[in-house]
Formats: sequence, C-alpha cells, structure tokens
Amino acid sequence: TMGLCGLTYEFKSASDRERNPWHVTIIVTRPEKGQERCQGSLVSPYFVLTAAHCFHVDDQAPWVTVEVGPRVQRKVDGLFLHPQYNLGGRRDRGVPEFYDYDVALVRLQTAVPPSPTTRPLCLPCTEGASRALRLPPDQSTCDEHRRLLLPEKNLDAFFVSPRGPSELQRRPVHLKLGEQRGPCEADALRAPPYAKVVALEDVVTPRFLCSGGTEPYVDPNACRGDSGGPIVVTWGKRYFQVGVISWGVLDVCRQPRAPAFARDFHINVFEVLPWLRGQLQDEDLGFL
Ligand SMILES: Cc1cc(Br)c(Nc2ncc[nH]2)c2c(Cl)c[nH]c12
Repeated sequence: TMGLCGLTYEFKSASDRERNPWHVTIIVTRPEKGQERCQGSLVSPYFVLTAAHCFHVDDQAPWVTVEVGPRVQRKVDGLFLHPQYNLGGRRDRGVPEFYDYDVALVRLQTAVPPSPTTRPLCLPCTEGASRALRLPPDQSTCDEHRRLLLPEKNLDAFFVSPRGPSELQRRPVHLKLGEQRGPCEADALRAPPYAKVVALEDVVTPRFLCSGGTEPYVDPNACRGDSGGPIVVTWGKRYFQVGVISWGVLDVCRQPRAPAFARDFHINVFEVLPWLRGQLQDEDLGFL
C-alpha cells in the first residue's frame, strides 16, 4: 500500500521543498551536446513522472540525473517513454512537433524514502489517492476520482517553477474544463510552429488539458524549462497530480503581460492510466 502521498509540511517556516516534496528536476547531459533540464514529480520511491519530449530517442539512462534536493542528484537506471509518443508523427499534416502522449517515467537506481522534503504526489486511481480523498471503499473508483479531481468547470490548479538554486515557486493556473475549453484549445493554432496546420484535431488530442489566458484570471505561462512538471490540484490538505506540463503556444514565460492566446497544454494523467498502471505495477500503489 502507498504511504501517505501528497502530504506536505505547510507551517510558516516550512521550506519550499517541505511544501512541494514531490518536485524534482531532471538533468540530461548528452556527450558533446550540453545539458537539458526538465521538471518532474516523484510518484513512488523509485519513479519520477515527466514529459517524454525531455528525452531524445537515443538518450541513455547514464546521461540522466534527477535532482531530488539542493545538490542531491540521483542516478537513473531506466527511461520509459509512452509507446504512443511520436514527436514527428504528424509532419505529413504540417505538424512539426506532435506532443500527444508526451509522458515518460524515469526509474531511479535507489529508492527515495519518504521524508519531510521528499514524498510522492498522489496519482489518481490509486489506493493512496482514495485515502487522501478520504473516500469510503465503495466510492473508491477511478470514475469517482475523475469526477472529484477534474470537474467540468474552470478548475484551480498550480505548477511549480524553480526560481534560483533552492527556491520553488507555486504558479496558480486555471484548467479550462468547462465551456472555456473550446476557446482555450482553439488558441493552439496561434503557436508559430502550427501556422500551417489545417485542423485543430491534428494538434490538440483528447489527451490534453488547457490552461492560460486572461479570463477569468490572468494565468502565468510555463517556460520550456518547466516542461515535465506536474499540474497539481488540492483536495483538503492533500495534493494530486492531474497533468504533466507538455507545451505552450508562445514562449512568454517571463513576460508579465502575455497575450490572451498564450495557452499551455498538459497531458491529462487520467488519459494515460493504462500505461502508468503497467509501468508502476511493482510499486505497490494499489491502482483501482
Ligand atoms: C512549456 C513549453 C514547452 C514547449 Br516544448 C514549447 N515549444 C513548443 N510549443 C509549441 C511548439 N513547440 C513551448 C513554447 Cl513555444 C512555449 N512554452 C513551451
């Protein structure tokens, strides 16, 4: 059974890591090619969930390290990209970068034991999430988790951006799951790389959640370096992962006044559950 996922220390003097103990940074150092950074979330003692586009098909586990704390880097012994992720899969339709199924799991060489600064985020449709939602056994179904965690309306959520060596900043966003979903998704075609795309469905698939824009609130935008980080929703005092940051329309993350069509797209964790279940079957998470 999963320990206490999505639990934080939020007292006044708590550190950024005590408030976001699931947050990790992934560092890919390719021989003669420099470094690439992404964010990720601890989802079990051995596994980190991130974006598949953080890796190239020929990347190898020894080139990847996971920073679980300031100056604490862990080695990796496995990279598992979603089998349906294929960045070049729709070039024939004018889509230079196709981010469908943009998720990956990174296996650490040694387990990260739960501590005040390291603790997994709750994955929906697991026993740990049911306990964190305080659901009785008969209501502990994946459909019930989805109904509670992803209601069809504008939904408060947040992502975490590293700001400086050991500072983590929560950025509040609104997932457009109600009637604003259509307009949010439609802005995908304003992304310069998608100028030649004919049909919205060629870029935005049912796997995506959409955030950003200025209505009803001005949402911050993710930076490319935020890719792979979790989109988190709160239930009571516990935290759940509903998305993985994938891509955005404009790279305007540090500009204070982004245009209303600057949207960000995230992979919906509920849409990749069969893959998560398969990859994490030995992690004792108790998938429902
Ligand atoms: C967070 C994030 C990731 C990626 Br990958 C980007 N790259 C991109 N988006 C569309 C096509 N390519 C962007 C951009 Cl652009 C803004 N934010 C991004």
